[in-house]
Amino acid sequence: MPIIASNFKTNHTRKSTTLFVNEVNNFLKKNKISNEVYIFPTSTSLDHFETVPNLIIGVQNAYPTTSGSFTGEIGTFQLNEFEIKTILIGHSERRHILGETQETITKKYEFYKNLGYKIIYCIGEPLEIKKQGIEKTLEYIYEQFIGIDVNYSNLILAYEPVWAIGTGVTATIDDIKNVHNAIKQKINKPLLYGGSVKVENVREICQIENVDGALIGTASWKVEDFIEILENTKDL
Ligand SMILES: O=C(CO)COP(=O)(O)O
Repeated sequence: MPIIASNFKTNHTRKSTTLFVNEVNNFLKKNKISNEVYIFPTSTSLDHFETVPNLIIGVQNAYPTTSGSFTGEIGTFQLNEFEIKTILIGHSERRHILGETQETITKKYEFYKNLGYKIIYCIGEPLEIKKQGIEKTLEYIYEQFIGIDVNYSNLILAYEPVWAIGTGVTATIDDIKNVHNAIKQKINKPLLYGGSVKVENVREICQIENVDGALIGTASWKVEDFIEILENTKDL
């Protein structure tokens, strides 16, 4: 049964997030779907959601602190208000747009690991690396594991090639297979694929060997589409 996750990025409001979560929750309940489903809303839309146990609300980012003086950031004091225990770390947009270094990411990872958070840890190569072939790609990806305890029991990995994120260009089945097989040989953790996953291709992608689910941005933001994605994968 694949794990399906929606990353809202900088989309939705508090109001529309509540409607979205409630609708997904009702769908899962009504259809008795027990797949693990994650939703990562914006920090401003966190709330007390009543959900079935397999619908988990996580945070897209947080600072490795309880509270303090870190302008623009949130810590566990804010997350605890909503019993958030799941976090995305290492997303390529945080690495490449927001300038997070491997060192910053490692600190965040250690902090949230020590608190027992479920961590969805993202890795993936940019286009110029992909063009250099599979060996260079894997080399680049393995560098993103430096300082990361890959034996952590509450870890899910997400392979998201940067060139496939938000571009409409999905990696080919072979691209996904090659990278997933190689990572799985080294690290035996659930491994999601992300990067232009859509209603039309989610089922095929989730059936690839060593793909344990999908982390979806753009195609998950309309609740009808996200529900269709869940519908298309529920029996896998
Ligand atoms: O970054 C992603 C999920 O975290 C993928 O984004 P898209 O589905 O928009 O390509």
